[in-house]
Amino acid sequence: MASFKEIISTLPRRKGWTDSNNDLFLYRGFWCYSFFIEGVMSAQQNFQSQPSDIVICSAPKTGTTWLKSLTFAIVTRTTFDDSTSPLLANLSHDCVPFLEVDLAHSSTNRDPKNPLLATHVPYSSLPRSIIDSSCKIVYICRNPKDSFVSFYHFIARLSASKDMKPVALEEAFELYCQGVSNYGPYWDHVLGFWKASLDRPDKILFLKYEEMIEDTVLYVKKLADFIGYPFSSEEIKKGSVDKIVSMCSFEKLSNLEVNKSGKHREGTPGVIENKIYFRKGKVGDWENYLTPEMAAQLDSITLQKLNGSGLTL
Ligand SMILES: Nc1ncnc2c1ncn2[C@@H]1O[C@H](COP(=O)(O)OS(=O)(=O)O)[C@@H](OP(=O)(O)O)[C@H]1O
Repeated sequence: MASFKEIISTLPRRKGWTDSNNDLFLYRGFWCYSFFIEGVMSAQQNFQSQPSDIVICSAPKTGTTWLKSLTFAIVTRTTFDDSTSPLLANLSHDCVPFLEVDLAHSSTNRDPKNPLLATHVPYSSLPRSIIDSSCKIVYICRNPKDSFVSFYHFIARLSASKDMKPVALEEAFELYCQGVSNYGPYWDHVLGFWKASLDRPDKILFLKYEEMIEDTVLYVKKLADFIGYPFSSEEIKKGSVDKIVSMCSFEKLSNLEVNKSGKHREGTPGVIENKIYFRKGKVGDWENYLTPEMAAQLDSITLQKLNGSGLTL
């Protein structure tokens, strides 16, 4: 049987968003770096989901770090509070295992007390056991213009820390519009989960970054209800929801020492400075980077892609 590497070497490929020779490959309709595709293939073969699992799904740069923090704080709130939470000393990515990296080869190396896992895998390529089991999926999406700008800055900051050069913003924009971004096309990623959430509303909660920023308290309650960890009226009276919202706010998390000077995956080639996951955390920052023409181009792609779906971004 061909190895994962052999299969990947036969896939269509495009240059990635930096000057390094780290290409993006087209696997089952989405573009991805080979390291992650190997993880996806392996997870498809090996990962066994439990009914108690809560799977946090997202395309990159749509609010993953935040959603992981909120969900982790919700499920661990009877063990920790806002002065003892592991989130004060750990990046949320280190509190929630990542399917295609941490759980790709085995689902047995999990903390039995932690039902959370996260992935960027599109709905159509999730391991069968996640689709078939009664576990819950929470998906977050974000306006494509902000998502692109966030992505570009992430790659630029990552490149600076790894002695690589990012492609110019205009080149990255063209690639993004063509769907060539890690786990892209972005619109297909969102639509896959959107359609599945309409078919299976009890299984998939579909969230938007902008709506969560607008009324975080409301969405934290919704999220807690959906994943089976509802807040009691007593907890609400005691301010438990507000404390979680405040602890997981951009201002609070980005100013923690661990997120200013700590590193994710330290000691591995995939090491990333935690601070790169925090930039502005704002809605509408695209206005500072995209020309009116670029914005109109992205809006038009979004309209065309989402046409008839009932979804707006
Ligand atoms: N707590 C909190 N609240 C609100 N927003 C936050 C928070 N933490 C991170 N961010 C912003 O999310 C953007 C990064 O996206 P992701 O977390 O999805 O990145 S990743 O996929 O996990 O690499 C990136 O957005 P931009 O600031 O627009 O670049 C982060 O700043």
